[in-house]
Amino acid sequence: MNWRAQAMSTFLLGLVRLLTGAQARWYGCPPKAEQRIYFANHQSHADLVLIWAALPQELRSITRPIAARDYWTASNFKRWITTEVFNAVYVEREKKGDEDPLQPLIDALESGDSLILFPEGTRGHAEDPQAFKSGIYNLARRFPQVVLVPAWIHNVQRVMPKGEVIPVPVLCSVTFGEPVALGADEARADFLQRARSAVMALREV
Ligand SMILES: CCCCCCCCCCCCCCCC(=O)OC[C@@H](O)COP(=O)(O)O
Repeated sequence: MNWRAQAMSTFLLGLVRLLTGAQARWYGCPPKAEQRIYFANHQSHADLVLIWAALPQELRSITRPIAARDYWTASNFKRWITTEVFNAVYVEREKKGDEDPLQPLIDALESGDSLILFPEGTRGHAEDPQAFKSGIYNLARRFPQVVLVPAWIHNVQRVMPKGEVIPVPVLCSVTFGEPVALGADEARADFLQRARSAVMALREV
């Protein structure tokens, strides 16, 4: 990381701690240096910063957020913050030609990185997350050794909801749950539903 990216990272971590308290609750598993996919509900850009803030520093550099290419490359600043500060992996939300949209995620997992994925694919406004897209199922099939950790992000939509640019202070937390494993012959729809329920169940703990 160059000094500008380092400064931005420190600034955002500080800002999110100040605005939200950034409480991390490792409820179903501890932070651990094993290959993981963290998946969570998504309502605000600050969601990612909250998860980022929860990770011990040594895990942060090998844990890469998945960012929508269309949105996060739309300006130089967005591109810079996602690549230089967060080391994000871009994903195409629209399938183009024959290319597998998951290929960049597969490459990252093959090189040993962990991922942070928002399986709804977009920020939501409702209390309940939207249906999960199938990427997480395809990755779970292909990488059975990677540990899938659900997380519930509490309250962050009130800090910086979609469409807002000025954050307001509200106490927020992120709760990490027990890992979810794909069943040997579990159907796609069943798994996606179960993964979504695992995220929502953490709202109550
Ligand atoms: C209070 C702190 C404010 C922090 C702001 C800077 C945060 C930079 C975070 C980089 C986040 C990269 C991961 C985002 C995952 C993602 O790409 O989700 C899609 C949405 O994004 C945009 O799509 P949409 O919700 O459909 O507009």
